[in-house]
Amino acid sequence: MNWSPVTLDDWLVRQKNTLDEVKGAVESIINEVRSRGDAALLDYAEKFDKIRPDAVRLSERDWDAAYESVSPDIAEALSEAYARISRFHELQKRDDFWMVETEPGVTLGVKTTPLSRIGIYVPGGRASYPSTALMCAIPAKVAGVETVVCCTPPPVNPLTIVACDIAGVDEIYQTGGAQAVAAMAYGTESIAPVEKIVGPGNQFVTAAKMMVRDTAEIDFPAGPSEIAIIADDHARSDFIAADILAQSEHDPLAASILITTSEQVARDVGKYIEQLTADAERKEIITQSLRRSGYLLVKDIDEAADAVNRIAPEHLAIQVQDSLSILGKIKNAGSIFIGPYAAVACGDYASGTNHVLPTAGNAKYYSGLNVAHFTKTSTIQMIDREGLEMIGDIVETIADAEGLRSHADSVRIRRT
Ligand SMILES: NC(=O)c1ccc[n+]([C@@H]2O[C@H](COP(=O)([O-])OP(=O)(O)OC[C@H]3O[C@@H](n4cnc5c(N)ncnc54)[C@H](O)[C@@H]3O)[C@@H](O)[C@H]2O)c1
Ligand SMILES: N[C@H](CO)Cc1c[nH]c[nH+]1
Ligand SMILES: [Zn+2]
Repeated sequence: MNWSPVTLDDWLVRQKNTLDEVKGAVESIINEVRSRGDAALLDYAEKFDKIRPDAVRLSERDWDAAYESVSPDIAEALSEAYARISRFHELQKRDDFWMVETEPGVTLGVKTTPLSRIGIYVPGGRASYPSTALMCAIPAKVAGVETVVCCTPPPVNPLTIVACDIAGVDEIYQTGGAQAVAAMAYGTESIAPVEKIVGPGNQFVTAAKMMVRDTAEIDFPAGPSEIAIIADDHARSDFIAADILAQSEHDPLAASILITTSEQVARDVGKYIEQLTADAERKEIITQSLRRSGYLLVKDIDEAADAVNRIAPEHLAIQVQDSLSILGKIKNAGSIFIGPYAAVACGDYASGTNHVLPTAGNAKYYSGLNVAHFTKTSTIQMIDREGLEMIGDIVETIADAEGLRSHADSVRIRRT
């Protein structure tokens, strides 16, 4: 077992998850999909997923058959999660149209319009992710997106199909990895291109998303999972260890860091990690991820908050005596879990917040998936003759100063 102290600089290097080593391979996958379309998708399914589907698109029969093989309990749990995720995302909705008179004769506003066709990537390599289908499709549908298409590697887990159905996904394609991202961006015989691609995935998926941005917008890099925990000596070491194992089991490249003022907690967490790992189902993946993980001893909570802000973790769990007081100091974190009972798995599945979150330090610049990712806005202005008088001199003066006489004249002509 590997549970040892780390320096912040070392951990930041581990977290970086450089995509450089897969870029070459991903570039050639993208080119193949662009030139050979569906045939390339089927070849890659055979090569990477060890199965060659009959068709790229799932048929209606496949959708119906999925319900037959899914236990009612699990379908019910997905529906319960759907209700909670929908409720939280409905709260994010803003008026799709507003206007206000900012000065006499000048009325300004904003019109919000949903994107029309978006693609969601639902991972399916080392585990299957029906929950991710909910997390991606629900905010899209709440925003008003007309068509949501899902790509996920074959063989498609029936649960993922049921989750897609519950969340209102319109089309499902059995293709994964970089090839799925390329197909959604550039289109193939079966898959019409989308405007934007969202959803998490491994390094191949993440690298591909970064490379197709000239054609399709993306949400943000959402790669291998991460957790940072801030703990003082009031923390529950067993709960912390359990959260670390939970995120570690996603991927050998997942990474965890405990930032604590208490040497005792650091040691206890190590002991619990060892115990829990012994019984874990995904021991091999967890062990590899733990090699990228460790703890950082800090002198006080301010130093802990500074470290978190440098890391910008995907998930931040806070277990200190006065958890809320530290919240104001946190600037960079994808999703924040406060108090010992806020297991990160609750946000992964069912509290209602979104689990598609920026990784590898990208929480410095990006927000986790939300309704606004699926809309765009247009500003509106209505200016009458009186309004033109209010701002005409300013426009003419600045336009003349910029040497753009025709701009100034376009206002002068209206005022004479
Ligand atoms: N940040 C987030 O919001 C978030 C949420 C959920 C999951 N995740 C992460 O998503 C990831 C899921 O990864 P996964 O691997 O289980 O599923 P995945 O669907 O992302 O990747 C599987 C695909 O990777 C491709 N692939 C595998 N090996 C390849 C190779 N050698 N060359 C080219 N392509 C190859 C294959 O096409 C395969 O279908 C994990 O890292 C997990 O931590 C992140
Ligand atoms: N922890 C993941 C985000 O890093 C989300 C997830 C899906 N299923 C389980 N967990
Ligand atoms: Zn998880």
